Amino acid sequence: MEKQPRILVSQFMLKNRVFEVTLNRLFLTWKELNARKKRVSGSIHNTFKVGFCLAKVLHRTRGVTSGSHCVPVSEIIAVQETEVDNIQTKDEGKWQKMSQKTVETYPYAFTVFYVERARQHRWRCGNVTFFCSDGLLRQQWVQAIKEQLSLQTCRPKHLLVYINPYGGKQQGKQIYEQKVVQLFTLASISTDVIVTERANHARDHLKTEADLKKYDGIVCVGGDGMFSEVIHGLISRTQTDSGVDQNCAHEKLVQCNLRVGIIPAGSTDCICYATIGINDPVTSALHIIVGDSQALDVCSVHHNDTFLKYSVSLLGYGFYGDILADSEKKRWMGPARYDFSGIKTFLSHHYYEGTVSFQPATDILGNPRDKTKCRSGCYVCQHNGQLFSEEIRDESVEGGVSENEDEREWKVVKGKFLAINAASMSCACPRSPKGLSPAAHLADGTTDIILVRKCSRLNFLRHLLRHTSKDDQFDLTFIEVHRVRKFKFTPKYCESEDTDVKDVRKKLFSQICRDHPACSCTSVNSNWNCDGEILDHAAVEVGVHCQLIKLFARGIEEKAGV
Ligand SMILES: Nc1ncnc2c1ncn2[C@@H]1O[C@H](COP(=O)(O)OP(=O)(O)OP(=O)(O)O)[C@@H](O)[C@H]1O
Ligand SMILES: CCCCCCCCCCCCC/C=C/[C@@H](O)[C@H](CO)NC(=O)CCCCC
Ligand SMILES: [Ca+2]
Repeated sequence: MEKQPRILVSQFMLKNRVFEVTLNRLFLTWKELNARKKRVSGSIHNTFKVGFCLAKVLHRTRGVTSGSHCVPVSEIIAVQETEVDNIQTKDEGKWQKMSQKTVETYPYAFTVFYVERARQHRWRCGNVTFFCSDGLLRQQWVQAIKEQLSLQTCRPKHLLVYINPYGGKQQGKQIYEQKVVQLFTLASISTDVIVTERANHARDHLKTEADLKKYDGIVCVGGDGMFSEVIHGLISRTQTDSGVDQNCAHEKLVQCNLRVGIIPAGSTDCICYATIGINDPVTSALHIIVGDSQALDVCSVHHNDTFLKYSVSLLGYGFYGDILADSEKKRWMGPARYDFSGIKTFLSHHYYEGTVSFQPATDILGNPRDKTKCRSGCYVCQHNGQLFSEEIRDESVEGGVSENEDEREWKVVKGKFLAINAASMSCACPRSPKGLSPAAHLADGTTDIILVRKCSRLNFLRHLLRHTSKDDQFDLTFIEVHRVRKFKFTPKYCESEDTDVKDVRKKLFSQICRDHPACSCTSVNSNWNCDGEILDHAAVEVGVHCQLIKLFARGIEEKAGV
């Protein structure tokens, strides 16, 4: 194959006007030429420097200026030769057929598909078709763009896809087939698709069966519960393959190499929302195609040195645990079950007694009350991630737990709580676009513990309502928030060995009625809501594993686009 020049500059017809089109290593740009210059010709420059400066100028103006467009090569999805006969082009919102004369004069065309930013962090697949009179010129351009795409080595070529047909509104299969398949095909991504047949099908398949060497990533079509299944399978598999015992709470876990993409089709879709900015299947598919990568913290949850679960979003005891326990019985209601159980749980106003112990993360950047938000390329995550990996290196030199970690002070908070929430990320979702902990970070190695002490219904409502407005939900006397790397919770009414929450319930029934005389209370302990799954134990020990997994995402982009 002939080697392509480092910069291509040619003139092409587009919407019956002449454009100068430039391709270099970083950008594809097209700019309308003055009416005076309307003569379509092809020219090849070898001066990379000139092209780079042009791209920089255009990039500053991002995307579109009047008659001028710029697309980063990293956001080109595909290029195809296009049949000119019968082609229609869109000009100022109207579809227009190419005139016979234009078709005869410019019979060669190619179409470039690229990422277009729409409102509220949505991405769409835009396209532009260039026409010319020279077949060789078209061939050269298509080849050059394909070559540039082949240099985008972070892009996945072969994916393993799991679809939960029963998540959210039970639309997983349709969403994948109608909105994602054609984009993957366009981007030449091949897939092996598994539609799950039971809960934990995807987890078990990943844990023991899947030939992971074949794939560049995993995609799950579903909600937070489905994502949780997939990462459980992937993390367990990685630890088993590396000889790491997940039951040991203090063991350092091995990072997972395969990235996971989420095509949202669930009820809350909080992980997708908090890592991309929107729960939109097309946007997620495009982030997968361009090969984005976003590291994510993972909490491990243990009970008496037995591994229970991993969590990446919310670990919630009390309010969110009770909502989940109630809503599981109403799965048939779809996403509305959370509203129903939410109101019911709010009205029941249960509090739970226990002790929370934690080591505040003091040596890191950021705190849960600051106004910085975790955004694409977050400096706090980079800095704290670096700090964390340096500490791990120190530990391995000394052989075991570092002195620093042992010396860190444990704080103990005892009391009656309406809710104990640990948010390892903001937990932003359509219900609360700023989330449970708006300043939490995706990959800083910490989780934010939010303690909601017993208070009046009215005060609790004030706290909840602030999740949906600009007001600070932590600025209330009964709320405490701490950024931590580890914490423990011990319920007042302790579970003994081999005793689960239901037995404790029975044993302490008389106590319950004394504590909550006005309600039909049935439980002295709550349940932990672990990313939408109920845990079997109330007493837990939690540790954050900094950047344990990676997603096909880039964090929320600063500007929402046009
Ligand atoms: N084929 C299946 N049949 C029944 N349950 C399944 C199947 N596949 C997966 N599941 C389970 O369905 C549960 C819910 O799935 P999912 O997370 O996709 O939807 P959701 O709960 O409605 O959304 P969210 O988690 O965002 O609130 C998961 O815990 C998963 O283990
Ligand atoms: C009176 C108005 C009050 C409005 C209050 C809004 C506060 C909403 C905060 C929402 C926080 C969601 C945290 C995410 C949890 C997910 O890991 C989990 C699995 O999908 N979802 C739920 O547990 C489902 C949790 C459902 C909560 C309603
Ligand atoms: Ca975090």
